[in-house]
Amino acid sequence: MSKKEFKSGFVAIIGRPNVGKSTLMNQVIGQKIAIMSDKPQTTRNKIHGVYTADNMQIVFLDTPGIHKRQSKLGDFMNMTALNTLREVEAVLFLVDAADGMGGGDRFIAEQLKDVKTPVILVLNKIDQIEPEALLPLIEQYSKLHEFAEIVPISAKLGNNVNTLLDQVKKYLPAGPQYYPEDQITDHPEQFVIAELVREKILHMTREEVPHSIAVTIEDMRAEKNGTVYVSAVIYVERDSQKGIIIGKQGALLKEVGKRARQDIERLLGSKIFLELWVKVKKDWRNQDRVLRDLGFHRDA
Ligand SMILES: Nc1nc2c(ncn2[C@@H]2O[C@H](COP(=O)(O)OP(=O)(O)OP(=O)(O)O)[C@@H](O)[C@H]2O)c(=O)[nH]1
Repeated sequence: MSKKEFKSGFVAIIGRPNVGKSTLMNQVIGQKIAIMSDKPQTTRNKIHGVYTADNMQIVFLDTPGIHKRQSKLGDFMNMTALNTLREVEAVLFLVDAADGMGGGDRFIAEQLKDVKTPVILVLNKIDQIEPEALLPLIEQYSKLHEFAEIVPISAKLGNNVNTLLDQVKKYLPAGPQYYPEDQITDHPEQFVIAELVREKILHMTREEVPHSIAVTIEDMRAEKNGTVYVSAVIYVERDSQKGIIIGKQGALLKEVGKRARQDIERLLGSKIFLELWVKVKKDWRNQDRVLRDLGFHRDA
């Protein structure tokens, strides 16, 4: 069985209201859409959906600062949104081909000038235009920005959506499957956080700690000052492993926490207070129910 390298990454979707962002997500992800609970301020970036295939996973981020119109044009795209666009692997900029280019599109393109991330222009609703209109439209939009790719689609009918996914894949690095394949959850971001903590531990302990450690998020809530409090438990099988992970005077665990927190803050766009606990759970690997409780997913 030849298994190609797994690729994964975060991709932001931007575009003015009504261009078809939700329709595209539904077309790509269908019933498997993972919607984050609508708690305002838990995180600034909502996860729009997670697409999982045999060899890739794309986590689509909603960047509210961009496509939710606010009172002033100046607030239209805030710094958080811009920072998100800098952190993701690629940006999907959706426009409405039937509507044509408008001020909203130009404004977004203007903000993109400071962003080095590859931007894929997605010309949506092509089912509503004459084929001859496509080329002039592409030419017109090309002047707005140096797009990495331009892909015409119909999100509603599904035309060319697979091509779009292929294009996105080009910009994804090798990476882990952040989410279980069929997971439909109110808190998809918890899996990412757990995975990031796990990754840091494995990185810092090398061979001393087996890959079988598991991380669960026990508590996650937004504090009044906007900081998100996260409490995570790291499960190991032996006392000796617990000792290694904690390190001398807690030094290693502290460093794991620091590195994980930095990554989580970048991904979620919120200040994070991360508390880590290490617990020994003997032979949990062999207990299926415990496995499921831990939200652990086996590699396919
Ligand atoms: N004909 C046609 N209509 C589409 C297409 N994609 C989306 N629409 C329609 O456009 C309207 C807006 O689509 P949404 O997916 O809600 O747009 P959105 O960008 O998520 O909108 P906001 O939530 O306001 O940001 C809906 O009526 C869709 O049915 C398409 O490819 N072709």
